[in-house]
Amino acid sequence: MGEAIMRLSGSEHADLVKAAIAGDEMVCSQFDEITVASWHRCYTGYGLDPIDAPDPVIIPRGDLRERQERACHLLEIARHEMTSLYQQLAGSGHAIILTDNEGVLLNYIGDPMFTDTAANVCLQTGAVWDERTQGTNGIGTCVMEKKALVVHKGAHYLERNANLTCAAAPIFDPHGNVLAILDASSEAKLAQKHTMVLLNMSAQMIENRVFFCALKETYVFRCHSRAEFIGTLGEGLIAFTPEGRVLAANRSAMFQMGLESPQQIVGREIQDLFTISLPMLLKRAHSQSCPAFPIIETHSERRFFAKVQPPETTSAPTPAPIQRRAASNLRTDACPSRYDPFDALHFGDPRMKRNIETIRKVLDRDIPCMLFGETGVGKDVFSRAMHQSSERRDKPFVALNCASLPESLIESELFGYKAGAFTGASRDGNRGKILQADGGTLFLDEIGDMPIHLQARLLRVLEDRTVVPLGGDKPIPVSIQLISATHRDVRSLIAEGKFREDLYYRIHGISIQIPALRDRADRRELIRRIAQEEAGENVRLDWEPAALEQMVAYQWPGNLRQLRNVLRAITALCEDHYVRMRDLPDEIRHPAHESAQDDIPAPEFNALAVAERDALLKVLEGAHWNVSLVAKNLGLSRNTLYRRMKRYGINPAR
Ligand SMILES: Nc1ncnc2c1ncn2[C@@H]1O[C@H](COP(=O)(O)OP(=O)(O)OP(=O)(O)O)[C@@H](O)[C@H]1O
Repeated sequence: MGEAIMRLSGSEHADLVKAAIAGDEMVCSQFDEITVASWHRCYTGYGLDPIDAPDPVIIPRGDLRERQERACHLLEIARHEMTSLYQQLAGSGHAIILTDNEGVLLNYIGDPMFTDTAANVCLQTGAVWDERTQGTNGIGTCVMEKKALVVHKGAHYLERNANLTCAAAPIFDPHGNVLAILDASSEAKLAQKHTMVLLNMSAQMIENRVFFCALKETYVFRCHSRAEFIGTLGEGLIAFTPEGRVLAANRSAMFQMGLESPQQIVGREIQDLFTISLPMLLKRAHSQSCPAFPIIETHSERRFFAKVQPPETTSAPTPAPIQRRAASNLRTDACPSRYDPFDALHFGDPRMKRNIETIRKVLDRDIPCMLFGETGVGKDVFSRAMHQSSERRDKPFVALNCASLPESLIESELFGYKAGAFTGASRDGNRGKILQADGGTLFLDEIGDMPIHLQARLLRVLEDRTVVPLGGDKPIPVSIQLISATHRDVRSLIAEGKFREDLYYRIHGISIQIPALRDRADRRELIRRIAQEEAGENVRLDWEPAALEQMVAYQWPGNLRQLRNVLRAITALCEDHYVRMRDLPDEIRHPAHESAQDDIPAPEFNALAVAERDALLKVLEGAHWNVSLVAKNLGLSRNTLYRRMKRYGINPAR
């Protein structure tokens, strides 16, 4: 909005405003249309005087508390984003503000540098910053315009606000209504160009999280024209019922589909919007690995990639595994009959096979399970397969990633809270993940990141089989199958005093080490199967042998997650459904290899090295990873064997 305008004296400012309102072209050309339109509203609509305006308004405490309680979920979600935005702008004299849709400040995180100015202009929780009270300003004008904007310096209608710069972005609810405004304000002289970009991203992040929270009991169709953008900020989200009726859509979905409002598709059948049947969508939603699949939007005939997320806590209809099928015999039927959820997890790798045999023996015996493995090996996918194979399959599977939530939120998310337990708590309270999982499975991912003071509470829940929500006094009985996962070395965390030893023993009744992809004997088959899945059901994908070998020999530091992403790109790029060497990304065609002999096999030895590595893995497997025994059988010293294992990137099993 209006370029840096000199700070004017009170009467000069008033003259400028009045001239713009009178239609003075010279003056109007200094400001954009939004500013001039807002000035008109302030002058003629609200009868505000730019100089002699009424005092700022602060609502009574009780009223503020009520508004905060009404917006408690939003405040919880936004707190994390506001803090991280504040950190990104740290030291730049900004305040990050969240208001409701009437411009009332609900939360404020301010740089101490800005405190005096903020106090002078009454930027504080409970203050009303709508246009009627404060004239043209970031928050109030954003409420009116429903779009992101900056009100800088003299573009403020009231002279008392003309030393501020305010960037504001609306946060929409899933039905397209303005729910809140996120604002970053500072003294005008400290304005920064990139504030708006960061602010917009944070607003969208909050909006998407609000969407998922509000619609977690429905199916969510996630789409983007580029597969790798699914799961990012720009993904389109469309919520629909099990019958296929569209309930809501986010801003990106509307943008990508060229819609003005979600109402244009609400109530319609999702299968009318895209070329896919409802049974196929539901099947995709419950498929174990849920890769993005290509799909055409009916109206524009544009191609998108999509994933479907099933309801979070309701029990799922029988999901479909990765189809075990010959590529030449592709099935397109929608509802497979009975299946084994573990089937999709391996294609003959002995460690995975043994893992699954072990798990089958302990399923439904109330034994907590701990999954270890590098990032992306499929711990989450494994835990879901465990749930689907257990007697608890018709009850909820509830996951919580302890690393993705700020410490302050983990407690209320996990243990829940009673109504009014703390300022900002919802009126209805929150059951918390443990109680949501009652009768089913609770998956605690990245448990190594759980704050130590909460570890004691979790231990008590596991020992007593009851939960006491925050602010509650009565223990509530609960029955959960606990699965925890981490890629961290919990023993080191214990040694550093970051993880309780007693909890560790309590949660790892049985431990499963999911092998890294580079250690798996079935990676050739995995590559083929996942590639076929990514290519779609109606094509037959083939490989140039050298290209497949190169993929097999690669070290895959990001494991199955990386493999799937790479295959998604390759299958989209290759011609005639034939993957050639030239289609592989550079890092796979020319993997960086260090010179030391202890490093991974050099590419020129790939085939041989891979064969030797596989043979070594097989022997180690056969000896249940007893390194001394294997060394003896091979006539090697233990040290030589360890060196060779290191050279081939084989980690000793736990
Ligand atoms: N058995 C499998 N078959 C096909 N793809 C799989 C399989 N297991 C995992 N994947 C793919 O790898 C991705 C990562 O899996 P998952 O989230 O389960 O890994 P993780 O070990 O839990 O990762 P992190 O430690 O980072 O949370 C999945 O989204 C899926 O695309």
